[in-house]
Amino acid sequence: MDAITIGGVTLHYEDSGAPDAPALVFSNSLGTDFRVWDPLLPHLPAGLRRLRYDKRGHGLSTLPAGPWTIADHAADLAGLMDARGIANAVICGLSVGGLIAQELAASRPDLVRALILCDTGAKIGNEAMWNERMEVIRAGGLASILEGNMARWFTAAFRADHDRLAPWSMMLVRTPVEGYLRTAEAIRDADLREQTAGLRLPCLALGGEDDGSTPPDLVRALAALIPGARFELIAGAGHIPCVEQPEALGRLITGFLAEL
Ligand SMILES: O=C(O)CC1=CCC(=O)O1
Repeated sequence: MDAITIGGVTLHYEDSGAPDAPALVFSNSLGTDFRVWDPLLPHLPAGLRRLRYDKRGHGLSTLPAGPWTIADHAADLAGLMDARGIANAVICGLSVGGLIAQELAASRPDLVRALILCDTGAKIGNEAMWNERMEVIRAGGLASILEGNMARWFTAAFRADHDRLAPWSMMLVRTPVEGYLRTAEAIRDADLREQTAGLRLPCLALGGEDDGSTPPDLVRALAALIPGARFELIAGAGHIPCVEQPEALGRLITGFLAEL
């Protein structure tokens, strides 16, 4: 179990594979920690260096004082990559992890060779929706959004299997409430559309066909901002295809990496 403190934030991470191998860096979604990528790992090509981490306020990372911005989250990732000696990497970002990846590509282009933007947008949701969700959580904790969130994260078929769903439900409700809320505020206040339209790098944008959080059209619109970006729809997945369709996601990532 590894951790590093950068700018007062202690980040829990896992860095595996040969130090000189091409690096794939993962940034995960709101209310999840880096175990969300576990089901995907067996479906990735061999010979990669893989960096996963728990963003601030999530998993085993610490909770610095708020407020936070997406730029703060991206600076955490930049600091972690610098400390691990990783540059020119492919960044795979899921949902808010996709916002962090876009921000990192704009602020530290030396760190980012290509982007895989999974179930995300250049702007996610709107002010009223995030304020309402935060009010509900302040009143009732994360358990109060559990059912609605699971319905956006996973298809009905996946949710019907209690034992398959349970670990991901537990991951959400055990997220530190303030870590969730401060990251939700950062998402609410982020509009990366203009900045992302200036990116010039290879990009694969992926959307789950039943994603209730960042629907396929939002991901298509994101792909349209970046010249040459390709959009692919993942069948039988909601917001978290790395859990629900890891094999299909792994195939798409493997194909994209082979083209670079
Ligand atoms: O919580 C959700 O609905 C999904 C989500 C939005 C941003 C993120 O990272 O996850």
